[in-house]
Amino acid sequence: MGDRVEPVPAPSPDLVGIAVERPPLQHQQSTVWARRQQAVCVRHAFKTYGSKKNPNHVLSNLNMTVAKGTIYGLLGASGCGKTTLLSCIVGRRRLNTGEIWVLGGRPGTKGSGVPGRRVGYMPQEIALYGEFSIKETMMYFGWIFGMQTYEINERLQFLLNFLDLPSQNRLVKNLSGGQQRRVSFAVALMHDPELLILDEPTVGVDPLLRQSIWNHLVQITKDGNKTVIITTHYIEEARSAHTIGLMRSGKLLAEESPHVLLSMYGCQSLEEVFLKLSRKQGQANGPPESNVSNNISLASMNWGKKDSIYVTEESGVVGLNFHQSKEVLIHDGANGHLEINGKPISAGKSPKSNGCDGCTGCSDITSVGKIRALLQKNFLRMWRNVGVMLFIFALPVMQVILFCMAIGRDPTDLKIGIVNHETNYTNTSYQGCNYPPGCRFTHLSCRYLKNLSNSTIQKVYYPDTASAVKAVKNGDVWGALHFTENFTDALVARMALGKDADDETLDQSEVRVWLDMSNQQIGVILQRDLTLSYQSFAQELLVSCKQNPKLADIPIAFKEPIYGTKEPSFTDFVAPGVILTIVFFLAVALTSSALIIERMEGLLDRSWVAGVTPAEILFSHVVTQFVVMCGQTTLVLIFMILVFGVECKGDIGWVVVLTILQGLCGMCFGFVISAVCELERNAIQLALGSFYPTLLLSGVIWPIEGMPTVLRYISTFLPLTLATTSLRSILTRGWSIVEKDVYLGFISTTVWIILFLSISLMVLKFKRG
Ligand SMILES: Nc1ncnc2c1ncn2[C@@H]1O[C@H](COP(=O)(O)OP(=O)(O)OP(=O)(O)O)[C@@H](O)[C@H]1O
Repeated sequence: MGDRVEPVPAPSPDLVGIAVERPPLQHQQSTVWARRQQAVCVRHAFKTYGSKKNPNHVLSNLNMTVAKGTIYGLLGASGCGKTTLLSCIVGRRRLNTGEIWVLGGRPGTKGSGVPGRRVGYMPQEIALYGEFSIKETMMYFGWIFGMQTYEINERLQFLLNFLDLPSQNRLVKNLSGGQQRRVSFAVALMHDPELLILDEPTVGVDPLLRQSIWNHLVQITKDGNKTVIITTHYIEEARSAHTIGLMRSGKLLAEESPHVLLSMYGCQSLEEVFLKLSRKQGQANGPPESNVSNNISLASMNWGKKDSIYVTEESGVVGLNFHQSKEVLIHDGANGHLEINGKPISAGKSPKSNGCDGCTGCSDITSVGKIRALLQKNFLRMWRNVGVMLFIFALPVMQVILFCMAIGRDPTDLKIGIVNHETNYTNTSYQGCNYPPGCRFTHLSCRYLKNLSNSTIQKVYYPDTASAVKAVKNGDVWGALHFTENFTDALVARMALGKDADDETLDQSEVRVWLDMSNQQIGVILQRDLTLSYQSFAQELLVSCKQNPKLADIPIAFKEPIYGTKEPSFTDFVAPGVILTIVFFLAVALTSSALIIERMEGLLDRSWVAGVTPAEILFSHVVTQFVVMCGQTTLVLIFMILVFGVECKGDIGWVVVLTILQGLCGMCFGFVISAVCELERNAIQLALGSFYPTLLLSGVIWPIEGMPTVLRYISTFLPLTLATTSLRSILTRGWSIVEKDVYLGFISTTVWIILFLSISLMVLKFKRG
């Protein structure tokens, strides 16, 4: 046969032994049955990346057949779609259209064992935990595959020797590139899977070891139970494969045994064959529906046996794997039953069935092993980053200390300019502001000034109002106080005359104040202190004159508050929100990048292919973070309540439960972020971006009652709002769970947890596709 591959007409029913145009039901069943007998069978596979507007067609009508017990070398130029095809085979991605059968089942279906322990997958990237030792890596995957620890140890010793690996205690990150690749290969071999899928395992491996890897592959496929699909850029090493699939632009150009390819095209090397076929495809540009491989395989039909139907024989893929050394022939048995290589078989059972081929009854590996592996991985990763862990625990404590020290205390040493025309003032010194004690009405301005708190207010004297006001304008003082020269007389007249006091008397008896209100907190505190000082000055005067001090009060009597204190502090108001915000956003920060890092390292993919489900991954992270959060919550509450004396009138148990629930809620929000975002950078942006809106709208620093109606509704539905109200009610009102304000906080937090978890699960499942 020459180099040219002639276009071949549709296979004649006579030649292939089945009706091609419109197969009867029985034939369709036998077709499906036949596909299930292969290790891998791909039919009419299409896979596109990118948007509908700008699609990148990676697989276009690709057919592939990998017989059981063979080595299949998948060759092709970089970017032709090999990895994409493999990831569809292992159930990591889904095809747009087309069918894939792997070990008799559809990847991703229940009981198929794929993804799972039936496949061993070595991805192109290293996809290992750098902080793990070789042994820990093997333990992790071994447990995921449901192996016993002693089995793992035995297998580990074999693999260490076979792959010439360094000490099992060496950390993966400290190994050379080639050694890391071998560890990755060892992971794929770990559980001795039925189907081994290796994406460029020999890159960076020395020729000697490469040869021994191929020898091993040949060895394990010898008894017909194991199948290997391998991609490589060293085309010539694939001569040891039973079948070679030459791939280009999303199609298989050929699918044959190496020696047939070489003889068919009269070439010395497989590389030449590939070049010839590539040129041919470029020239012919192929009929839209046909796969060049079909033509080649049909051309090779000359070697076929007319009375034998090949397993792969269907819809124009007749004769594929015809020349494989492990060909599987199906005959119509004498009794009308199908036979493989002369042995009668029943549909749905492979000759060496393990009960999984029918895609039923093949229960997955115990979840206990997987959960154990995942938990150990998470805790070990934390342990290996002890510095980070210390920071994780120190951070909330630091935040609480900073909050309690910096927020809510009265400011001190606020400068106030005082102009007192009742006393003498020279530009250089103040002559003193003394007043006689007892019921004496002299220099009342001085008496009032004495009552101004010294720690909050620092008095600075000015000769006239113009200079004092100028000092306020210049920012030298926070306000200016002016007493008229007959302030005392006017004030006494005001008190004595009551309703008969004239305007001038009233005017002269006033303390005039000009405040800088640009800083609201300082302005309000000065207003409060000036007013309270007047009240205590008047009460003191009335007492010394044997009058009822109540005369100085405004006629509204504030009794002891039902909840809280007569002098509530801003700290008490903000503390519940701050406790929850610290715990919530620390959890967001901890988890928002957890899955992204695993995904970027390729670990998530590898774990999924090993059979771990998104729910198991989430569960393991929830457990790990929960432990961390309990520690953080304890520290936050100890420092807030015990060290800084934030009031807690209610049951501390409910405070702890609500705080931990909020931490869980933050963690689940972090999962959503890390499931949605592709890059860590985006996750950080989203986490940071959500911080301020949540803080501002949750009533943590300002009552939501002050918001416009629409914002109030939005605020109510945020995860922190009702929880903050609830915690405030427990801490300051001492309410229990039966109160609506309290239990609503618990309910809303729980609903948010469920919502966030469901979203993360859905996104993870969707992304898996
Ligand atoms: N997740 C993805 N999103 C978009 N495009 C992708 C994605 N993965 C792969 N591709 C594109 O699909 C094409 C095939 O990629 P694939 O990795 O399957 O090729 P390959 O044959 O394995 O290449 P190599 O031999 O270099 O590993 C490439 O053009 C690649 O850019």
